[in-house]
Amino acid sequence: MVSELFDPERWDAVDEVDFRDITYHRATDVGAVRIAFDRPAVRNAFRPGTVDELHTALEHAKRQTDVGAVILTGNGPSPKDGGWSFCSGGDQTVRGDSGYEYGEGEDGSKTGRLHILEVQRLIRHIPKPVIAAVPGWAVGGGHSLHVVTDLTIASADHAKFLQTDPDVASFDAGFGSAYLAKQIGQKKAREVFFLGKTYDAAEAAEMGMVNEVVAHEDLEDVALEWAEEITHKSPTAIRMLKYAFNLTDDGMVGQQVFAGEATRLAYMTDEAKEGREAFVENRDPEFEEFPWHY
Ligand SMILES: CC(C)(COP(=O)(O)OP(=O)(O)OC[C@H]1O[C@@H](n2cnc3c(N)ncnc32)[C@H](O)[C@@H]1OP(=O)(O)O)[C@@H](O)C(=O)NCCC(=O)NCCSC(=O)CCC(=O)c1ccccc1C(=O)O
Repeated sequence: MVSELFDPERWDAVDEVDFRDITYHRATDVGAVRIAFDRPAVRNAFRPGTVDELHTALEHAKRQTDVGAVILTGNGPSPKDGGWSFCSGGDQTVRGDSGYEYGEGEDGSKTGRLHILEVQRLIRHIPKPVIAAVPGWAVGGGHSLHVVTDLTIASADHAKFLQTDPDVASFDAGFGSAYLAKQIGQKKAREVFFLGKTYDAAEAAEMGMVNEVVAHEDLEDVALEWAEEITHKSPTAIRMLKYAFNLTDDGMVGQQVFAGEATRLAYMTDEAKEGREAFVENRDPEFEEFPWHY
Protein backbone atom coordinates (compact mmCIF):
# COMPACT_ATOMS: atom_id res chain seq x y z
CA MET A 1 0.00 0.00 0.00
CA VAL A 2 1.40 3.40 -0.99
CA SER A 3 -0.80 5.35 1.42
CA GLU A 4 -4.27 4.94 2.91
CA LEU A 5 -5.45 7.96 0.88
CA PHE A 6 -3.88 6.73 -2.37
CA ASP A 7 -6.22 5.31 -5.00
CA PRO A 8 -4.19 2.75 -7.03
CA GLU A 9 -6.81 2.83 -9.80
CA ARG A 10 -5.97 6.41 -10.60
CA TRP A 11 -2.17 6.32 -10.63
CA ASP A 12 0.70 4.52 -12.37
CA ALA A 13 4.16 4.40 -10.81
CA VAL A 14 6.81 6.33 -12.72
CA ASP A 15 9.51 3.69 -12.58
CA GLU A 16 12.25 5.34 -14.62
CA VAL A 17 14.11 6.01 -11.34
CA ASP A 18 14.22 3.95 -8.13
CA PHE A 19 13.22 6.00 -5.13
CA ARG A 20 13.74 5.11 -1.47
CA ASP A 21 12.23 8.02 0.47
CA ILE A 22 9.51 9.24 -1.88
CA THR A 23 6.92 7.72 -4.21
CA TYR A 24 6.27 9.16 -7.66
CA HIS A 25 3.17 8.49 -9.74
CA ARG A 26 1.54 9.70 -12.93
CA ALA A 27 -2.26 9.96 -13.01
CA THR A 28 -3.91 7.50 -15.40
CA ASP A 29 -6.48 9.93 -16.83
CA VAL A 30 -5.27 13.43 -15.84
CA GLY A 31 -2.12 15.28 -16.88
CA ALA A 32 -0.84 15.33 -13.29
CA VAL A 33 1.80 13.69 -11.14
CA ARG A 34 1.83 12.82 -7.45
CA ILE A 35 5.06 13.12 -5.48
CA ALA A 36 4.86 11.93 -1.87
CA PHE A 37 7.19 11.79 1.10
CA ASP A 38 7.39 8.16 2.13
CA ARG A 39 8.89 8.14 5.62
CA PRO A 40 5.67 8.18 7.66
CA ALA A 41 7.34 6.57 10.71
CA VAL A 42 9.33 9.79 11.22
CA ARG A 43 6.49 12.14 10.19
CA ASN A 44 7.99 12.26 6.68
CA ALA A 45 11.13 14.09 7.77
CA PHE A 46 13.58 14.62 4.91
CA ARG A 47 17.22 13.57 4.84
CA PRO A 48 19.68 14.59 2.08
CA GLY A 49 18.74 11.57 -0.06
CA THR A 50 15.05 12.48 0.24
CA VAL A 51 15.84 15.96 -1.01
CA ASP A 52 17.81 14.57 -3.97
CA GLU A 53 14.86 12.34 -4.86
CA LEU A 54 12.38 15.22 -4.59
CA HIS A 55 14.58 17.25 -6.90
CA THR A 56 14.79 14.40 -9.42
CA ALA A 57 11.02 13.84 -9.43
CA LEU A 58 10.21 17.55 -9.73
CA GLU A 59 12.73 17.98 -12.53
CA HIS A 60 11.19 14.99 -14.31
CA ALA A 61 7.67 16.45 -13.81
CA LYS A 62 8.89 19.78 -15.18
CA ARG A 63 10.00 18.13 -18.43
CA GLN A 64 6.69 16.34 -19.09
CA THR A 65 4.98 18.61 -21.60
CA ASP A 66 1.68 16.76 -21.09
CA VAL A 67 1.70 17.31 -17.32
CA GLY A 68 0.05 20.51 -16.09
CA ALA A 69 0.07 20.11 -12.30
CA VAL A 70 2.07 18.48 -9.53
CA ILE A 71 0.56 17.20 -6.29
CA LEU A 72 2.98 17.12 -3.36
CA THR A 73 1.82 15.10 -0.35
CA GLY A 74 2.89 12.71 2.39
CA ASN A 75 2.13 9.00 2.56
CA GLY A 76 0.62 7.63 5.73
CA PRO A 77 -0.36 6.80 8.27
CA SER A 78 2.67 5.99 10.40
CA PRO A 79 3.03 2.24 10.89
CA LYS A 80 4.22 3.02 14.43
CA ASP A 81 1.34 5.04 15.85
CA GLY A 82 -1.13 5.82 13.03
CA GLY A 83 -0.13 9.51 12.91
CA TRP A 84 -0.45 11.48 9.68
CA SER A 85 2.09 13.89 8.23
CA PHE A 86 2.86 15.98 5.18
CA CYS A 87 6.46 16.58 6.22
CA SER A 88 8.19 17.39 9.53
CA GLY A 89 11.19 19.12 7.95
CA GLY A 90 14.84 18.20 8.15
CA ASP A 91 15.62 14.87 9.82
CA GLN A 92 17.24 16.03 13.03
CA THR A 93 18.95 12.69 13.59
CA VAL A 94 21.22 13.23 10.56
CA ARG A 95 21.89 16.90 11.15
CA GLY A 96 25.61 17.55 11.44
CA ASP A 97 27.50 20.73 12.20
CA SER A 98 27.18 22.23 8.71
CA GLY A 99 23.88 20.78 7.51
CA TYR A 100 22.15 17.46 6.93
CA GLU A 101 24.49 14.53 6.27
CA TYR A 102 24.30 11.54 3.94
CA GLY A 103 24.48 8.15 5.63
CA GLU A 104 27.10 5.43 5.24
CA GLY A 105 27.10 4.01 1.74
CA GLU A 106 24.87 6.73 0.35
CA ASP A 107 25.96 8.65 -2.71
CA GLY A 108 26.63 12.24 -1.80
CA SER A 109 29.16 14.66 -0.45
CA LYS A 110 30.68 14.43 3.01
CA THR A 111 29.68 17.99 3.74
CA GLY A 112 26.36 18.90 5.38
CA ARG A 113 23.60 19.90 2.98
CA LEU A 114 20.80 22.49 3.11
CA HIS A 115 19.60 21.78 -0.41
CA ILE A 116 15.92 21.65 0.47
CA LEU A 117 16.22 25.31 -0.54
CA GLU A 118 17.01 24.15 -4.10
CA VAL A 119 13.78 22.15 -4.02
CA GLN A 120 11.91 25.24 -2.82
CA ARG A 121 13.31 27.16 -5.80
CA LEU A 122 12.32 24.37 -8.18
CA ILE A 123 8.76 24.41 -6.81
CA ARG A 124 8.78 28.17 -7.24
CA HIS A 125 10.07 28.04 -10.82
CA ILE A 126 8.51 24.89 -12.22
CA PRO A 127 6.25 26.13 -15.03
CA LYS A 128 3.08 24.53 -13.65
CA PRO A 129 1.16 24.80 -10.39
CA VAL A 130 2.27 22.67 -7.44
CA ILE A 131 -0.53 21.68 -5.06
CA ALA A 132 0.36 20.72 -1.48
CA ALA A 133 -2.11 18.11 -0.21
CA VAL A 134 -1.52 18.17 3.56
CA PRO A 135 -2.82 15.03 5.28
CA GLY A 136 -1.19 15.67 8.69
CA TRP A 137 1.71 17.55 10.25
CA ALA A 138 3.40 20.29 8.18
CA VAL A 139 6.28 21.32 10.41
CA GLY A 140 9.58 23.23 10.18
CA GLY A 141 11.04 22.84 6.70
CA GLY A 142 7.89 20.85 5.83
CA HIS A 143 5.81 23.89 6.69
CA SER A 144 8.02 26.00 4.44
CA LEU A 145 7.46 23.58 1.58
CA HIS A 146 3.69 23.98 1.79
CA VAL A 147 4.18 27.77 1.94
CA VAL A 148 6.15 27.81 -1.30
CA THR A 149 3.66 25.65 -3.24
CA ASP A 150 1.02 27.41 -5.35
CA LEU A 151 -2.04 25.98 -3.61
CA THR A 152 -2.59 24.13 -0.33
CA ILE A 153 -5.44 21.78 0.46
CA ALA A 154 -5.63 20.34 3.97
CA SER A 155 -7.23 17.45 5.81
CA ALA A 156 -9.92 18.76 8.16
CA ASP A 157 -9.25 15.88 10.52
CA HIS A 158 -5.47 15.58 10.72
CA ALA A 159 -3.66 18.54 9.13
CA LYS A 160 -1.63 20.57 11.62
CA PHE A 161 0.68 23.48 10.89
CA LEU A 162 3.62 24.31 13.13
CA GLN A 163 6.92 26.17 12.89
CA THR A 164 9.61 24.63 15.09
CA ASP A 165 12.61 26.16 13.29
CA PRO A 166 13.66 28.37 16.23
CA ASP A 167 13.28 25.44 18.66
CA VAL A 168 16.01 23.54 16.83
CA ALA A 169 18.10 26.66 16.09
CA SER A 170 17.17 26.73 12.41
CA PHE A 171 15.60 29.53 10.43
CA ASP A 172 14.08 29.65 7.00
CA ALA A 173 14.64 33.32 6.37
CA GLY A 174 13.45 33.04 2.78
CA PHE A 175 10.14 31.76 1.45
CA GLY A 176 9.28 29.96 4.70
CA SER A 177 9.05 33.22 6.65
CA ALA A 178 9.15 36.27 4.36
CA TYR A 179 6.84 34.81 1.72
CA LEU A 180 4.60 33.43 4.47
CA ALA A 181 4.23 37.02 5.71
CA LYS A 182 2.98 38.00 2.26
CA GLN A 183 0.32 35.30 2.57
CA ILE A 184 -0.90 35.81 6.13
CA GLY A 185 0.45 39.23 7.11
CA GLN A 186 3.45 40.29 9.16
CA LYS A 187 1.98 39.96 12.64
CA LYS A 188 0.61 36.49 12.03
CA ALA A 189 3.81 35.24 10.35
CA ARG A 190 5.85 36.52 13.28
CA GLU A 191 3.45 34.71 15.63
CA VAL A 192 3.94 31.47 13.67
CA PHE A 193 7.72 31.62 14.13
CA PHE A 194 8.09 33.42 17.47
CA LEU A 195 5.40 31.58 19.43
CA GLY A 196 5.43 28.21 17.66
CA LYS A 197 1.72 27.58 18.06
CA THR A 198 0.04 24.64 16.35
CA TYR A 199 -2.79 25.57 13.97
CA ASP A 200 -5.41 23.20 12.62
CA ALA A 201 -6.56 23.23 9.00
CA ALA A 202 -9.48 25.59 9.64
CA GLU A 203 -7.22 28.12 11.41
CA ALA A 204 -4.65 27.88 8.61
CA ALA A 205 -7.39 28.53 6.02
CA GLU A 206 -8.69 31.47 8.06
CA MET A 207 -5.15 32.92 8.04
CA GLY A 208 -4.90 32.55 4.26
CA MET A 209 -2.14 29.96 3.98
CA VAL A 210 -4.53 27.12 3.11
CA ASN A 211 -6.94 27.35 0.17
CA GLU A 212 -9.43 24.70 1.20
CA VAL A 213 -10.12 22.26 4.01
CA VAL A 214 -11.66 18.92 3.08
CA ALA A 215 -12.56 15.68 4.81
CA HIS A 216 -9.47 13.52 5.28
CA GLU A 217 -10.69 10.72 2.99
CA ASP A 218 -11.40 13.23 0.19
CA LEU A 219 -7.99 14.97 0.30
CA GLU A 220 -6.33 13.31 -2.66
CA ASP A 221 -9.50 13.16 -4.76
CA VAL A 222 -9.98 16.90 -4.40
CA ALA A 223 -6.29 17.54 -5.10
CA LEU A 224 -6.59 15.54 -8.31
CA GLU A 225 -9.81 17.41 -9.22
CA TRP A 226 -7.91 20.68 -8.84
CA ALA A 227 -5.08 19.33 -10.96
CA GLU A 228 -7.58 18.29 -13.64
CA GLU A 229 -9.22 21.72 -13.56
CA ILE A 230 -5.83 23.31 -14.15
CA THR A 231 -5.04 21.00 -17.07
CA HIS A 232 -8.18 22.17 -18.89
CA LYS A 233 -6.79 25.70 -19.01
CA SER A 234 -4.27 27.26 -21.36
CA PRO A 235 -0.75 26.04 -20.45
CA THR A 236 0.74 29.33 -21.59
CA ALA A 237 -1.71 31.40 -19.55
CA ILE A 238 -1.16 29.31 -16.41
CA ARG A 239 2.63 29.45 -16.81
CA MET A 240 2.66 33.22 -17.41
CA LEU A 241 0.31 33.77 -14.47
CA LYS A 242 2.45 31.69 -12.09
CA TYR A 243 5.50 33.71 -13.08
CA ALA A 244 3.52 36.95 -12.86
CA PHE A 245 2.47 36.11 -9.31
CA ASN A 246 6.12 35.37 -8.47
CA LEU A 247 7.55 38.38 -10.28
CA THR A 248 7.28 41.19 -7.78
CA ASP A 249 8.60 39.11 -4.88
CA ASP A 250 11.46 37.49 -6.77
CA GLY A 251 13.41 40.58 -7.83
CA MET A 252 15.65 40.28 -10.89
CA VAL A 253 15.27 36.48 -10.92
CA GLY A 254 11.49 36.91 -11.09
CA GLN A 255 11.94 39.31 -13.98
CA GLN A 256 14.38 36.95 -15.68
CA VAL A 257 12.01 33.97 -15.42
CA PHE A 258 9.02 35.98 -16.68
CA ALA A 259 11.13 37.58 -19.41
CA GLY A 260 12.40 34.17 -20.54
CA GLU A 261 8.83 33.07 -21.16
CA ALA A 262 8.09 36.36 -22.95
CA THR A 263 11.08 35.59 -25.17
CA ARG A 264 9.68 32.13 -25.88
CA LEU A 265 6.38 33.72 -26.98
CA ALA A 266 8.26 36.19 -29.16
CA TYR A 267 10.27 33.33 -30.74
CA MET A 268 6.97 31.84 -31.89
CA THR A 269 6.15 34.86 -34.09
CA ASP A 270 6.86 35.27 -37.82
CA GLU A 271 8.83 38.37 -36.90
CA ALA A 272 11.30 36.29 -34.85
CA LYS A 273 11.47 33.66 -37.57
CA GLU A 274 12.42 36.40 -40.05
CA GLY A 275 15.24 37.52 -37.72
CA ARG A 276 16.55 33.95 -37.44
CA GLU A 277 16.22 33.15 -41.15
CA ALA A 278 17.90 36.38 -42.22
CA PHE A 279 20.91 35.46 -40.10
CA VAL A 280 21.04 31.91 -41.38
CA GLU A 281 20.65 33.13 -45.02
CA ASN A 282 23.29 35.79 -44.48
CA ARG A 283 21.03 38.71 -45.51
CA ASP A 284 19.53 41.76 -43.82
CA PRO A 285 16.28 41.05 -41.96
CA GLU A 286 13.07 42.44 -43.50
CA PHE A 287 10.96 43.63 -40.60
CA GLU A 288 8.93 46.18 -42.63
CA GLU A 289 5.78 44.04 -42.78
CA PHE A 290 5.62 43.73 -38.97
CA PRO A 291 3.56 46.43 -37.24
CA TRP A 292 4.69 48.55 -34.29
CA HIS A 293 1.81 47.29 -32.12
CA TYR A 294 0.20 49.73 -29.71
C1 LIG B 1 6.18 16.74 13.89
C2 LIG B 1 5.89 16.64 15.35
C3 LIG B 1 5.21 17.91 15.85
C4 LIG B 1 4.94 15.44 15.53
O1 LIG B 1 4.69 15.21 16.90
P1 LIG B 1 4.00 13.84 17.32
O2 LIG B 1 2.79 13.60 16.51
O3 LIG B 1 3.87 13.88 18.81
O4 LIG B 1 5.04 12.70 16.90
P2 LIG B 1 6.44 12.35 17.52
O5 LIG B 1 6.29 11.22 18.47
O6 LIG B 1 7.16 13.55 17.98
O7 LIG B 1 7.20 11.83 16.20
C5 LIG B 1 7.03 10.51 15.69
C6 LIG B 1 8.38 9.97 15.32
O8 LIG B 1 8.91 10.78 14.27
C7 LIG B 1 10.18 11.31 14.63
N1 LIG B 1 10.35 12.62 14.01
C8 LIG B 1 9.44 13.56 13.86
N2 LIG B 1 9.94 14.63 13.25
C9 LIG B 1 11.22 14.35 13.00
C10 LIG B 1 12.29 15.07 12.40
N3 LIG B 1 12.10 16.31 11.88
N4 LIG B 1 13.50 14.48 12.34
C11 LIG B 1 13.67 13.24 12.81
N5 LIG B 1 12.71 12.50 13.39
C12 LIG B 1 11.50 13.06 13.49
C13 LIG B 1 10.13 11.39 16.14
O9 LIG B 1 11.42 11.43 16.68
C14 LIG B 1 9.38 10.09 16.46
O10 LIG B 1 10.30 9.02 16.35
P3 LIG B 1 10.22 7.78 17.36
O11 LIG B 1 11.42 6.94 17.01
O12 LIG B 1 8.92 7.10 17.06
O13 LIG B 1 10.26 8.36 18.75
C15 LIG B 1 7.16 16.39 16.16
O14 LIG B 1 7.66 15.10 15.84
C16 LIG B 1 8.21 17.40 15.92
O15 LIG B 1 8.20 18.48 16.47
N6 LIG B 1 9.20 17.02 15.09
C17 LIG B 1 10.38 17.84 14.83
C18 LIG B 1 10.04 18.98 13.88
C19 LIG B 1 11.30 19.78 13.61
O16 LIG B 1 11.85 20.40 14.46
N7 LIG B 1 11.74 19.77 12.35
C20 LIG B 1 12.94 20.39 11.91
C21 LIG B 1 12.79 21.89 11.69
S1 LIG B 1 14.27 22.58 11.01
C22 LIG B 1 14.14 22.11 9.38
O17 LIG B 1 13.22 21.54 8.93
C23 LIG B 1 15.32 22.44 8.54
C24 LIG B 1 14.96 22.71 7.10
C25 LIG B 1 16.10 23.15 6.34
O18 LIG B 1 16.77 22.28 5.84
C26 LIG B 1 16.49 24.55 6.14
C27 LIG B 1 17.55 24.72 5.34
C28 LIG B 1 18.05 25.97 5.11
C29 LIG B 1 17.48 27.08 5.70
C30 LIG B 1 16.40 26.92 6.48
C31 LIG B 1 15.89 25.66 6.70
C32 LIG B 1 14.72 25.59 7.55
O19 LIG B 1 14.90 25.67 8.77
O20 LIG B 1 13.60 25.40 7.03
